[in-house]
Amino acid sequence: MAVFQNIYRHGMARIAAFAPRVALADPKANAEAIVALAGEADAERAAAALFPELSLTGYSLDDLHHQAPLLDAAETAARAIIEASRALMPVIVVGCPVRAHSQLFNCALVIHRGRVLGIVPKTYLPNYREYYEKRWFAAAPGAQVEAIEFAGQTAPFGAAMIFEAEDHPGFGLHVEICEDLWAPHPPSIDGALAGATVTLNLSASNVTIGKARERAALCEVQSQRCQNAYVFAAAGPGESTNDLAWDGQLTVHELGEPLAASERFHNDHGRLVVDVDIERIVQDRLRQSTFRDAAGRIAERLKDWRRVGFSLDAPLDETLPLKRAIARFPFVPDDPHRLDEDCYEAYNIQVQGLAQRLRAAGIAKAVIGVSGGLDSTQALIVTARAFDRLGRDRKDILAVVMPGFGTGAETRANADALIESLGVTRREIDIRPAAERMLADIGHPYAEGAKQYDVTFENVQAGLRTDYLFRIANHEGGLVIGTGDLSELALGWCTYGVGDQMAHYNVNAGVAKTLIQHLIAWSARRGQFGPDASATLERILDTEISPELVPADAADGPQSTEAAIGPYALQDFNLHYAARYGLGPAKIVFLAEAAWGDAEAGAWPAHVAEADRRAYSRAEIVQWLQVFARRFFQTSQFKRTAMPNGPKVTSAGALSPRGDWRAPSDSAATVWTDALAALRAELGL
Ligand SMILES: NC(=O)c1ccc[n+]([C@@H]2O[C@H](COP(=O)([O-])OP(=O)(O)OC[C@H]3O[C@@H](n4cnc5c(N)ncnc54)[C@H](O)[C@@H]3O)[C@@H](O)[C@H]2O)c1
Ligand SMILES: Nc1ncnc2c1ncn2[C@@H]1O[C@H](COP(=O)(O)O)[C@@H](O)[C@H]1O
Ligand SMILES: N[C@@H](CCC(=O)O)C(=O)O
Ligand SMILES: O=P(O)(O)OP(=O)(O)O
Repeated sequence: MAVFQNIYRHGMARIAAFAPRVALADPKANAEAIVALAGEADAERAAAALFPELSLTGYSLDDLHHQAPLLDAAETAARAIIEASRALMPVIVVGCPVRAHSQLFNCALVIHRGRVLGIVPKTYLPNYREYYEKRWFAAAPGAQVEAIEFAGQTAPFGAAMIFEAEDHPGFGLHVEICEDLWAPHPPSIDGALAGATVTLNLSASNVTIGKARERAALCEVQSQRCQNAYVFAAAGPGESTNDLAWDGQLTVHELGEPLAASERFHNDHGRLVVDVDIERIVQDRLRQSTFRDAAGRIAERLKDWRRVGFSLDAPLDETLPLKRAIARFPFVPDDPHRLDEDCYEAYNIQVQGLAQRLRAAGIAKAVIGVSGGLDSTQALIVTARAFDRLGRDRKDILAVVMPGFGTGAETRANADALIESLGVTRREIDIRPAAERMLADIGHPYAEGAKQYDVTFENVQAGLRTDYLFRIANHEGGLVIGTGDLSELALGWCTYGVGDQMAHYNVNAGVAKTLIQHLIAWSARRGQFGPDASATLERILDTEISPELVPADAADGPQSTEAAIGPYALQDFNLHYAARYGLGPAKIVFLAEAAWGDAEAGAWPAHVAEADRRAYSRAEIVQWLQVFARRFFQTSQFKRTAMPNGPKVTSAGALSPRGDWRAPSDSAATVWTDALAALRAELGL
């Protein structure tokens, strides 16, 4: 069995990219540097090591490219790399000029364990402004052969090739060279459609102001468009500064997100090592019908692509922890620059959804149960903004406080303060007499004096609250605003039907609890509703999350939601990777450990208080994933299939059966729970 803390076990692969200090027109020296750096990649157990365009000779050689001794020396130097590669794990991809039938090509040599897996010529040769490549090189489409003799081997030759690890499913490399990425239809598009999950770009790309941004933008788009990992290595120090300059930019993007970037303008060799998630790429493509359709449209052409297999022999018996940052909160941006933008969008989506529904339904009032908890607070803020946007009086928002058996003084005071500061209309209905009557009517032991605070006792209260809200809405001409959030829906943490699961329109259904916390903090800290409201919002954020359905004295304090269903921080993490990417339990635990195992590591979103910046142990992560798996896959789908309308808010997912998540209400969770049981046994938990 492979070691648990090993990236290859979890469908990932380590990629190294280098921008060595090049020795112009000295292939032997360059080969020595490349072998040394490939050795570093081997020590890191990288699956691939990428070097820049023409890295064996230097890119900026101008007419020296046509010197026979130099071309001979490059081939000799390549032999040295091929020989050295026998002892190295990574696929080594280096730039080299290659002669084939009286033509010279600007190529990538793809080398693995003593074998030239293939030689890939550049497709688009730039011949404008500062570029003169057509003066020296022929382009890939001009190649007249499918294989050539090079460095003592017969090697496949051509641009339409994928290098596939036969023992690491999904790990398929495609190679393109610099300008190829600037073309309107880069070869990597077909490479991805043919099945490559990683594109390696050997680049020279001289630097000018804004070039780094331009390259990163292209790589980002390409990794999104091709649903791949896009690795880019630009030439660095040592290239000729006759008329140009070089910065050695190294980047890795995955599925449209920047994963890692190197220092630029270094004096010596530049390096970047990062883990790409092959499984996530494969899973994302499975979901994307357009990707499939695009491949289908050119299926005939793709059949001509050659697949060169190799054996990666990943060291599954070694401990290889993840080398990549995993965000703790997949629903919350931890980049402070994106914070305002994301919050602005989230609020506007919620507000826009409700405003449109109120307008279209011709309904003047909104009815909302306000508990002093997070969800009803967020829903009330959104409703107030929707009324502002429609130019309506906030007094037509009926905020109903409905104390029950577990309602605490603090949450109640917070609800009142919020209602006051937002200027909405307050109503109060004590649900206890009606609840006592219902409990007696159904023969519940509570009516006889027993302290039986079971699910029925809880749901009677949640049900009555909903009943009151709907009847007030009938009576007043209002719309009942739902408050239940995405995380609660995922876990089935709501009362079905005649309960908080139902509403006329639910503004929170697409917002995970961790994002709700973040949005409330954002509103509070921007002082959007004045200082009193901000102070109340801060207090609400500090309150223990509780349904407050059981008397506090019976529950030793307010009933804790997170003690029952797990920390929302972990459950939102689980939801993201299980629903959005369909990853299995072992992979989720592996990622969760990387994200949550060390409180000191990585960035925290600003609104998370110092005291709450905690770590979770492996045992805790597994325990709560077990709860998630059972609840999400087995016991809660029937609640989601009957959920009210409400907008999708984050691209990471929504759980409406008419939107982003369809599943049977009668399926089992056994494959997930069995996998977790096996994992527990393996990890000794
Ligand atoms: N937002 C909150 O914090 C909040 C609010 C209210 C309730 N809650 C919690 O939510 C829980 C609600 O309890 P619950 O889920 O047992 O009650 P529920 O009434 O919501 O759902 C259970 C009922 O659904 C039926 N059912 C079960 N599986 C079904 C399926 N596949 N198809 C159709 N029907 C099915 C069962 O007959 C059972 O009576 C409680 O633990 C309560 O504390 C939390
Ligand atoms: N005390 C309450 N007053 C008004 N509305 C309430 C109260 N408690 C709950 N609600 C409503 O029900 C949902 C779900 O409640 P949980 O506290 O999450 O169980 C809540 O958002 C309110 O709309
Ligand atoms: N157009 C590219 C690349 C040129 C090349 O292929 O080297 C650039 O601006 O950097
Ligand atoms: O539903 P609420 O408003 O009571 O929020 P929470 O469930 O976060 O306490």
